[in-house]
Amino acid sequence: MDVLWMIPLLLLMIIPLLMCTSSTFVFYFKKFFYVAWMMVLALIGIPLCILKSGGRDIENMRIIRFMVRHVKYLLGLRFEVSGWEHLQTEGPYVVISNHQSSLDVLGLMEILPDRCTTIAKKELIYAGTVGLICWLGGIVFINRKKTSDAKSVMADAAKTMLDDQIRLWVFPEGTRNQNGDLLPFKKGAFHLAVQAQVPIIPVVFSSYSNFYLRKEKQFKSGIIRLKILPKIETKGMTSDDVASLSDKSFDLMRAAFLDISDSITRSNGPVRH
Ligand SMILES: CCCCCC/C=C\CCCCCCCCCC(=O)SCCNC(=O)CCNC(=O)[C@H](O)C(C)(C)COP(=O)(O)OP(=O)(O)OC[C@H]1O[C@@H](n2cnc3c(N)ncnc32)[C@H](O)[C@@H]1OP(=O)(O)O
Ligand SMILES: CCCCCCCC/C=C\CCCCCCCC(=O)OC[C@@H](O)COP(=O)(O)O
Repeated sequence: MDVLWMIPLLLLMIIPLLMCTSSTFVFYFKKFFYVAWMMVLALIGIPLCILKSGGRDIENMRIIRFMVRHVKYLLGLRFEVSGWEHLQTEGPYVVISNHQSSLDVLGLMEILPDRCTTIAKKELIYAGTVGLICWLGGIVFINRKKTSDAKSVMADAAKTMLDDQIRLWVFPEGTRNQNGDLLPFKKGAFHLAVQAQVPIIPVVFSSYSNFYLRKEKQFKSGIIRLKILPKIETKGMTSDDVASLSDKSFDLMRAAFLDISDSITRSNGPVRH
């Protein structure tokens, strides 16, 4: 029994030591901590959501947003947000953003408007407590392997957006990407906005490469710039306009991504807390 009590004590001594001496250990520790902490937060959040709304309800996103907001501090991350005024748009709209890592959830929660939920791959629903709380938060799950299924879910979502006055956040790259640039956009988000005749609000996350390097196994402290761009109207557009709408959004977001990421890499100096 006495020996068992020594284990947490030993860990308490060894972990800080390793944190100071090995950046690879910091990388794995922060990643593990992030997933484990989100699972714990979701476990606490699930009964709160059920008590508040009785089940799946977009209003649960308020609880989730509130509960996730402090996680950035635990990972040594800070957000610099610009363009808040562009989110002050009445009624439903589609938010589109680039997607680098599951850490994007932190930025999403930093600026998530009221009555806004996201589109996610259906596999996420199996992620234990996180999957369940995503379902409770009204997240729309799509099967990326079956285009026809994904399209019909998105078409239903366009109708629900208008009926229930909700906003949807879509990652138009369709997958995580950290190649230092944006992947070509898939068309779903733009069909959604055109079908619902609602504006698109592009949001750009700066590159994570100044603090998070998967190959080099580095996860340092850092600043993430979040730039909210002016809305793009879709009133009067038809499916014929989807390709040009997508191209226009891509060009605007790519320019913003290179701009805010470059300025981080250039300044690359001390991290402000
Ligand atoms: C309390 C604490 C708790 C803590 C834990 C909880 C924390 C947080 C909870 C909340 C946060 C969750 C955040 C989750 C993030 C998850 C992010 C993701 O999962 S990203 C991956 C999934 N998302 C996407 O894939 C969206 C983008 N993809 C698309 O839009 C795609 O277009 C598609 C999936 C709809 C279809 O893709 P694909 O099969 O590859 O086909 P395409 O090439 O894109 O299109 C083929 C043709 O079809 C046309 N098209 C597409 N969509 C439509 C449509 N809706 N209607 C009509 N036509 C459509 C398209 O134009 C193509 O035709 P073409 O002629 O070539 O133009
Ligand atoms: C018991 C099951 C254990 C599962 C553990 C995984 C749980 C994840 C837990 C915590 C992280 C919290 C944030 C969750 C949301 C992140 C979603 C995400 O980023 O999904 C990836 C998806 O966009 C693109 O996927 P691909 O890169 O195409 O693939």
